[in-house]
Amino acid sequence: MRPSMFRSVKSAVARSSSAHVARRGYSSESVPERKVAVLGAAGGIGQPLALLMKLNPLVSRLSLYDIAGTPGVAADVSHINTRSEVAGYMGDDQLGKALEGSDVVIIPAGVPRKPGMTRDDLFNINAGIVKSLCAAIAKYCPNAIVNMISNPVNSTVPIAAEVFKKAGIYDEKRLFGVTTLDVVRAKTFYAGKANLNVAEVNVPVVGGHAGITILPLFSQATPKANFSDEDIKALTKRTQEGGTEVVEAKAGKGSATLSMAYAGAIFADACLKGLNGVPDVVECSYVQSSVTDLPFFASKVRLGKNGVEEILGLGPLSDFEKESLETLKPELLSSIEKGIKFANQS
Ligand SMILES: NC(=O)C1=CN([C@@H]2O[C@H](COP(=O)(O)OP(=O)(O)OC[C@H]3O[C@@H](n4cnc5c(N)ncnc54)[C@H](O)[C@@H]3O)[C@@H](O)[C@H]2O)C=CC1
Ligand SMILES: O=C([O-])CC(=O)C(=O)O
Repeated sequence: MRPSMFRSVKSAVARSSSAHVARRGYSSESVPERKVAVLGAAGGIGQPLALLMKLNPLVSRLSLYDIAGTPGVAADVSHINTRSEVAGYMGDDQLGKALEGSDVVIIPAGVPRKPGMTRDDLFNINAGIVKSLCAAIAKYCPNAIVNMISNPVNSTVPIAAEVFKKAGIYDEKRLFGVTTLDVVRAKTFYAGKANLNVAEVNVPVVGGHAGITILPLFSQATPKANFSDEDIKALTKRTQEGGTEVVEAKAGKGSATLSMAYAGAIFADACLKGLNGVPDVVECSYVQSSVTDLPFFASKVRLGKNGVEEILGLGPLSDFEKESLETLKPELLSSIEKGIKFANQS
């Protein structure tokens, strides 16, 4: 667990009955009330993510929604002696209640890959799920910050944007594709290869969230390591194929769930900190962007009280990264266009 997150968790447990939490970035005044909803909360990602959000002292209400299985998950998680009150909601007619008043909505609803599939192969099922969940968000919590986990993220984020536009509530500052797992992997693989303390490692990852659209910027990684071009290429490929590595290891039982829950919890925590006015909260995320000529692109984003406060530029790229950026653009654009088309035709 990231050290600062671990401190948060320990402090939540220690002060379980109190909403007064003294943490870095806050004085000892009370932490604001924040409702977080998880849609798909009974799934492989949803359950550990519900656990991690229950451990987060910034959450006062945790709303767990799924089409099945949420009463059990909610009852289980609700016994943990931390700040938030937990409620479980199941089925379409409880979706409104699950969403009402949410500050952050995290969406890991949808089917995962099996070996041999690409993330785009999930489009046919997940696009419809995301579309209907986003229509409900527009209706019941139009001001919420949305963290999209459901794949293919390269398309589901543009779908969400179109649904929100149609409903007249689109605010590009509040819609995020969660690409934190790519950063988590890039840090782990880089630190492992360079024999560095992983807690001190930072690696920005830009582009999108599928195969070659995932572009880790190892030339900007800190601390610096002395890698050959071949090493960098191998690290890049491993990061791009990290999801497939897990899908193959799980051999038909789904894709990354535990590492994704960890990554999702880090990103949601960053959104909550931003909402609460903590300064200098920066994470990579896939957002509406003008950093390149593509309408959506992942890069470093500064989070604030309204969601995106600033989208940071790419910084200096190596020749390999420049080339990889040009190579990924057509695939990413086509996934974006596929999402936009789907949202507008059905
Ligand atoms: N952004 C990222 O980095 C990652 C994304 N993913 C994606 O996350 C998604 C979920 O993965 P898992 O949790 O492993 O799948 P899972 O199948 O274990 O869980 C999905 C859950 O969504 C629920 N669900 C289905 N339709 C729903 C609806 N209309 N409303 C609410 N809930 C609904 C299911 O009942 C199930 O509990 C997949 O699309 C997967 O590809 C997975 C790993 C990383
Ligand atoms: O690979 C998958 O299908 C799930 C995913 O997005 C990841 O693990 O990065």
